Amino acid sequence: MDHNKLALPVGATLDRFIMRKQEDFPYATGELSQLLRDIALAAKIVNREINRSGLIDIAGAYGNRNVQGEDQQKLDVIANIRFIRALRNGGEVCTIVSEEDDEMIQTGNTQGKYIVAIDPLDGSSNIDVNVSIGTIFSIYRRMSPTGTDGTEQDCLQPGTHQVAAGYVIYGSSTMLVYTTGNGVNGFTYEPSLGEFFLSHPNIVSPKTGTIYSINEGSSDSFSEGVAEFVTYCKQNNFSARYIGSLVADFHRNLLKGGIYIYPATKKAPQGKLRLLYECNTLAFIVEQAGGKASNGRQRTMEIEPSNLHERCPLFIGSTELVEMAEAFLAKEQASTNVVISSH
Ligand SMILES: O=P(O)(O)OC[C@H]1O[C@](O)(COP(=O)(O)O)[C@@H](O)[C@@H]1O
Ligand SMILES: [Mg+2]
Ligand SMILES: [Mg+2]
Repeated sequence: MDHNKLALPVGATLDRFIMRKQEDFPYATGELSQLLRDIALAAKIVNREINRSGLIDIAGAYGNRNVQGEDQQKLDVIANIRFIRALRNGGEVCTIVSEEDDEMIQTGNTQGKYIVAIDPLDGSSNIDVNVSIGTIFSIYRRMSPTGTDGTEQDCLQPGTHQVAAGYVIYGSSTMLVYTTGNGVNGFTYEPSLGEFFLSHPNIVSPKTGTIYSINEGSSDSFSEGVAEFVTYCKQNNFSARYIGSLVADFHRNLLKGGIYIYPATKKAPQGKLRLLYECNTLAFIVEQAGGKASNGRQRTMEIEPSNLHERCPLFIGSTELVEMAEAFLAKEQASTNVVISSH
């Protein structure tokens, strides 16, 4: 192994990093590298829109509801258009699944080998109040032959089939964090140079932590196990941190240690977050950083998707905390089984 080729210094550009990583795969053809560049380009454009969103009339609702029944914000639509255009023009992607579109989007690139599942703008409720928001994306290799449009089966692959996953966080600084199954790296955007620079090489998430992130506004409808875990956190002086943008809550906990939970609630029996372009994506990243992700019982990435916009509960973050939360849920399940069997 040529050790000089190993680690790139902090400050290396994203482009050089992608090229360097591609050399690790002798049979790599450069298409995935190009796709990552296409996503980075769209992120730069969306970042510009977000940074000046208070100045120009892109605040507020767009006037449509998406397939989730949510009021689309103008920036949801703008980000969706920008990413779809970059993926279509890049030529590597045959089919896109987007939070903002009911159906699969066929790009017309029938020779494209990749499928992208994307949440173009995450944290929509925080758009107009200058709080960190993000973009979340997963990349899969198609299973169907090239020369045709991608199929629903191509889009409904389990998270374990991801070839890459990442997010952009538009916060006090803009960062791109991603994995191709070889560790997790973070890049910070330098707007005056228009470049992403390696700032967080080989992110490793602490095995435990004292931060818990859950919307306690829904605590009345938490299950017994979730409620007991939250009580445990409070009794052990954990800090409650909830921004309301999944990407931002996840990113903080990834770096500092902690757990983010969006459980099943009476209002959202399957939770709120989407398996294909929120849960699976962050699950791949957290596992590559040494953390864990489940729906409280099953490893998120092993869940077989059955529809494009399916939701699932999410317990994600430091391994010891996720396992502790799972233990509380298992205890709840056991006591439920006792009650059932005694009747
Ligand atoms: O307001 P709630 O119910 O706590 O939900 C907040 C969660 O919903 C989301 O906004 C859902 O994502 P979108 O904004 O992409 O629809 C997450 O970012 C966030 O963690
Ligand atoms: Mg989202
Ligand atoms: Mg969204």
